[in-house]
Amino acid sequence: MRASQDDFENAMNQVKLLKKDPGNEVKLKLYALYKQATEGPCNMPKPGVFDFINKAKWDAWNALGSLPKETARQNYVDLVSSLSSSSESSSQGKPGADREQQEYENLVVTSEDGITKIMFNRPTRKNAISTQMYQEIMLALKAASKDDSTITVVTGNGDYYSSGNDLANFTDIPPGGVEEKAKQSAIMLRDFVDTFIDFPKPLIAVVNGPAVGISVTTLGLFDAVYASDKATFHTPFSHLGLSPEGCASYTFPKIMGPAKATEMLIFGKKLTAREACAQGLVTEVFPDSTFQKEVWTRLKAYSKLPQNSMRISKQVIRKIEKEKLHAVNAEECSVLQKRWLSDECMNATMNFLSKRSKL
Ligand SMILES: CCCCCCCCCC/C=C/CC(=O)SCCNC(=O)CCNC(=O)[C@H](O)C(C)(C)COP(=O)(O)OP(=O)(O)OC[C@H]1O[C@@H](n2cnc3c(N)ncnc32)[C@H](O)[C@@H]1OP(=O)(O)O
Repeated sequence: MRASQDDFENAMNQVKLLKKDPGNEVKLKLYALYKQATEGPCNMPKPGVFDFINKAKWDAWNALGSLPKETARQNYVDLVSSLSSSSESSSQGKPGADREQQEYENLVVTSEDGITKIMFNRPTRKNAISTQMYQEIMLALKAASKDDSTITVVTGNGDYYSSGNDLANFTDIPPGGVEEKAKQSAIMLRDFVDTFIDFPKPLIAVVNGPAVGISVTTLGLFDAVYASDKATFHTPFSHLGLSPEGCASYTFPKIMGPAKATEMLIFGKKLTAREACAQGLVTEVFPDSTFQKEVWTRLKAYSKLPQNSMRISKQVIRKIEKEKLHAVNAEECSVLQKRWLSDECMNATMNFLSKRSKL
C-alpha cells in the first residue's frame, strides 16, 4: 500500500520525537526524500564548494534523480518507521551494566573489577570524535565519576586510539550559520575539557594505537598513560590551521619543556610511543603483543587500592592547578572559535573531506 499524505505528515512529526540523533547521513537522506516528495527532482543551482552544508543537502537531493514523488514519500515514511522502532528498542534496556552500554552509540562502557572502561567505538572512522561522541564521552565520564568503581580507563576499539576531532563536525552547520556553529562548538569543547579537568578519580588512558589531535592533548589531563609500542602521538594543529586545545598549551610545556612542546604543538611533529614516554607524556610503553594482558593485570591490581585514599591523593595533587587549567581551557576555546572561521582552517578541512590530503 502507498503511503498517504497523512502517513507522510505523521512521519514528519515522528522525526521530531526521535529519542536519538540519527546522525548526519540519515538526516541528509530524510532531507532529500522530503524535498523529492514535496517538490520533485532537484532543480536548484549547485551551491559553492565552501557552502559545505548546503552542498551536502543538494548532493543528497540531486542523487535521487527522477524518483517519483509518491515513491519518495513512501521511502520517507519507511525510513522514519525504521528509525522510530530502533530508537524504541534501544531505550528498552536491561537494568545494570547492560543498560549503560546501550545508551551510547559511539562508546562501549563497562564496569568490572572496580574499573569503569570507556572505549571509543567508531573503529571504521579510526574513532574520530563526532559531536554526538563528545556528548557521550562527557556523559560517560560524569557517570563514571559517580559510580562505585575505583578507577576509570579510556581506550579505543580497533587499530586507533582516536584520530581526534571528526572533521565532518565542520559540515553540520545550523540555521544560524557558521559563526553560530563556532560559538556552540567552543561551548561544547570547553565543557568537554572541563569534564577531564574535574574528573575526581584516577583516570587512565590505555592508548592502543595512534592518537591524533584532541585525543593527544587531553592526555595531559590523565593521571597515567599506558601505550602500546604501536601508538603514535600527533597534534597537527598548524597543518589544519588550528591552535592547541585540551589545556595542552599549558600542560605540554610543563610536562616536556617548551622546546619539545613547540615541536609537537606548533610544528606538528609526530612522536612514537617511546619518544612520548621519554618526554613524560606517556607513563610506560609495552610491546603491542603483550600490551592488553600486561596493562589490564596492572590496572586490576591498582583498582583494589583503597578508593578514598586514591581520590583524596588525586585531589591533593591536582588542586593547585585546577583554577589555572579552567582559565587555560577558556582561553584556548575562545582562540579556537576564531580559528575555525579562518581560511587556513576551512581550506585544510575541505582538503581532507574532499580526500585530497591526509596527515
Ligand atoms: C565551524 C566550527 C566547527 C568546529 C567543530 C569542532 C569541535 C571540537 C574541536 C576540537 C578540536 C580538535 C582538534 C583535532 O582533533 S585536530 C585532529 C583532527 N584529525 C585529523 O586531522 C585526522 C584526519 N584523518 C587522517 O588523516 C587519516 O584518516 C588517518 C587518521 C591518518 C588514518 O589514515 P588511514 O589511511 O589509516 O585511514 P583512512 O584515512 O582510510 O580512515 C578510515 C576512514 O575514517 C575516516 N576518518 C579518519 N579520521 C577521521 C577524522 N578525524 N575525521 C573524519 N573522518 C575520519 C577517513 O576519512 C576514512 O573514511 P572513508 O572510509 O569514508 O574514506
